[in-house]
Amino acid sequence: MACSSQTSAPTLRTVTISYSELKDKNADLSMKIEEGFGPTGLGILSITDVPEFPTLRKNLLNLSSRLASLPEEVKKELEDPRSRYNIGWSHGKEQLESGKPDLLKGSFYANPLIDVPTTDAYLIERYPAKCGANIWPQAALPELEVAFKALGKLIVDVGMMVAYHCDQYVSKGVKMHEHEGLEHILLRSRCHKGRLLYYFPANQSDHEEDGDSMSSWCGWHRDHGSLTGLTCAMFKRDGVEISCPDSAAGLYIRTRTGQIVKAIFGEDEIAYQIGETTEILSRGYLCATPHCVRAPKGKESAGVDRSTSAFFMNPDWDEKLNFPEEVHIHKELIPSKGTLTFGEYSEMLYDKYYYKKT
Ligand SMILES: O=C(O)CCC(=O)C(=O)O
Ligand SMILES: [Fe+2]
Repeated sequence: MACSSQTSAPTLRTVTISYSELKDKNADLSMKIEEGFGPTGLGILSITDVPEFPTLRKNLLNLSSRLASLPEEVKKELEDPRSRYNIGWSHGKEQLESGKPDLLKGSFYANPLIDVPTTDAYLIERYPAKCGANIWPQAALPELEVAFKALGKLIVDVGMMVAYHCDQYVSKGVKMHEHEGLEHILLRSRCHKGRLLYYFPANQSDHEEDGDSMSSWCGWHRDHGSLTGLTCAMFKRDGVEISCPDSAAGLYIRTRTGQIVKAIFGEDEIAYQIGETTEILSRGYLCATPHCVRAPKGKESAGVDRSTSAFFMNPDWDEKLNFPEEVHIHKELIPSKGTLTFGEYSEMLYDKYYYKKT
């Protein structure tokens, strides 16, 4: 079946920018930035022709199933409850929209640039997810650290270039000090976070239970940081890469006007998505959109797994966020006068939307 009849959502290609255009600081990319990230955009755009990216992507995504199939006691050693499982291995610790534990995917989180962001015990206690040290499977899967850091560094470096052009676009409408721009905020941050995702092969009974849900693999959410670098997912059956048997499966996005679309981008492209913090700080010039992942359905899809990775670029925990007078999201958390650090702000968000500290 070519185009799916199971969903009425249209499929849209992301806006693309080539790496050579992106590298050029004199290029005026505001039209494309606006088309992708502006108020009527999908909150996502993708960068083509990034040297080395296709190999580094494959190197990392190929390790996700190997990590997920390590013995339980080995994975347990990679867990970090103190960070609410935001460092190391996480499986069944987050909740699905139904309130049930999310057993559909396993995630591995690490800071791709800094293994030990700080040794200050007070800070680690205060912001465990941001300040805690990385945990690598050094004995069980030593390749993971190498592949994760190599891809993460590239995605963050290219993300800085995207951020530069975002600032050029926003500065046309809003007066902002240079040091308050997205690029500078990200350059001085010590808390970027990568996530390698492995979606376990769904079996037939899961499909039936999921019914027609669009968010059957990953629930609706907006990324809360600044800018997320996302790889195109890789599908496998019995360890062999295949193209996804269900064209309705994949990443869905809800636009500002409430339209739901399936977003696609090429496997050799790095996609970037705007997070909520950027939406707030840019006064809405750059927009974060809710997104979710739909699992493949049907007989053909039994035994098919999905691997991907997301690199969340965030402000530093110490970054004082200069919120505008008028904000339309998370109003109740943001003081009308004065500032919050990103660390304080995100702990409040975790408490509100995710799981309470125990
Ligand atoms: O699996 C995906 O393609 C998206 C994952 C995602 O949106 C996230 O981790 O924030
Ligand atoms: Fe996301």
